[in-house]
Amino acid sequence: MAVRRERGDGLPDRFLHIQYESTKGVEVLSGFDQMNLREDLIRGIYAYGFERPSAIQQRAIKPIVNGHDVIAQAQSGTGKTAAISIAMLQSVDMQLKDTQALCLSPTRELAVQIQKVVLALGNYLNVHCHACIGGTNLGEDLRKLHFGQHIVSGTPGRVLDMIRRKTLRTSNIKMIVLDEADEMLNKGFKRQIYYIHRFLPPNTQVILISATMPNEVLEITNKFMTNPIRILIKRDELTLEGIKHFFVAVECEEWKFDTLCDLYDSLTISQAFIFCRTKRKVNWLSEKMRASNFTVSSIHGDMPQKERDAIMKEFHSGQTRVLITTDILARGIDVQQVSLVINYDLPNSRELYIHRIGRSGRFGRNSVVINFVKLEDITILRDIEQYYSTQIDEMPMNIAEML
Ligand SMILES: Nc1ncnc2c1ncn2[C@@H]1O[C@H](COP(=O)(O)OP(=O)(O)OP(=O)(O)O)[C@@H](O)[C@H]1O
Repeated sequence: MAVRRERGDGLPDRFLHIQYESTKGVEVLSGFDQMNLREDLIRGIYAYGFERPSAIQQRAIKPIVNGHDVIAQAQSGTGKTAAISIAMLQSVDMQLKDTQALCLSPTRELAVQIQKVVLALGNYLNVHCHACIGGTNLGEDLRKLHFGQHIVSGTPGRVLDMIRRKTLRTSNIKMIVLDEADEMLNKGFKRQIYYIHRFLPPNTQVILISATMPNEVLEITNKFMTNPIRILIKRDELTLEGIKHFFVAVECEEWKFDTLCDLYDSLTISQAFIFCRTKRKVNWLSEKMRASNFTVSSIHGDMPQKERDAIMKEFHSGQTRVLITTDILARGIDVQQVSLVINYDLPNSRELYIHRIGRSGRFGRNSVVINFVKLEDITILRDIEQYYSTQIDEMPMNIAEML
């Protein structure tokens, strides 16, 4: 199938202006029952509360199940994780107790979340799905993998380790999914991903998914994908209508804290993420908030995994309402009740802005994003606004009414 590829204005940096569009002929199936899925899988999907497939599910599940390489992009929180979970569950042979689908994610929290979705949707299929992530007991991985897991959801380092030890057998893997693919193919993970890919059988199907697919990533996909089907959206359609963006101008860094304290009364009515740029800042801010008698929790990558698990559990259950974090939680994490995101510091890329704000407004819910902007950062905000053709206004006085 041909991919329509419109070139931009022919400037020397023309690659930046390439507009990718979806592969022609991608079917749109408006019901799960039109997808030829296993009966017990459909049962699991309905039991989980899904009635109709979302736009990305309508388009992406079928080509994946049919064995195509697929690059799938859709707005944050519109059901990409669920789409790949359903496709993996449909594609594995439950009689064969060996790993057949491998899903890789950039963070441990995300890998665990995907495992949980797979197990929930596959509730009636007797599926074995293991989360193979760093920071956990090796013995547990060895035992679980030795027993046999149809699907493995993991982070690259631990997965590679398990493959090298031959504990994670790759001979029956037929599908590799890179969730948050643009991050996975970024500097930090790229080498590990290529290593893992080399251990997989030839012709292993490759699936890339993310809300953001920068052109640099699309350009390298031909190295390891065969005639991929592309389901892509234009960047001016990437921001969600239900999310309202605002900014608060602060003259200097010190003002941010007072602004946050002023906002805190409105914060407590919902669940919220507060994003800072560094782990140190997360520690500093949470200590300062606590010293001022505000209840907050915090998480970053230097904390022991057990503590990270406990904090996530509390946040998921609604026990804690405000979570201060680095970009470790910027991608993929799904907490439906989050209706507010505060960028205490602006993110350091346009892509991260989309992912951070997407922690709220899950599956069409309304939410608010507030950006704290120092005067020298205003151009960064304007750039984001322009790039995504969206509007970021100054925060109104009646913000509490919007939450
Ligand atoms: N068809 C559906 N019907 C109802 N709810 C759905 C459906 N598909 C997904 N959801 C719910 O919507 C929320 C977001 O889904 P999911 O996490 O799959 O989105 P995503 O696109 O992967 O998000 P992100 O871009 O943040 O990774 C989840 O709580 C999920 O259970």
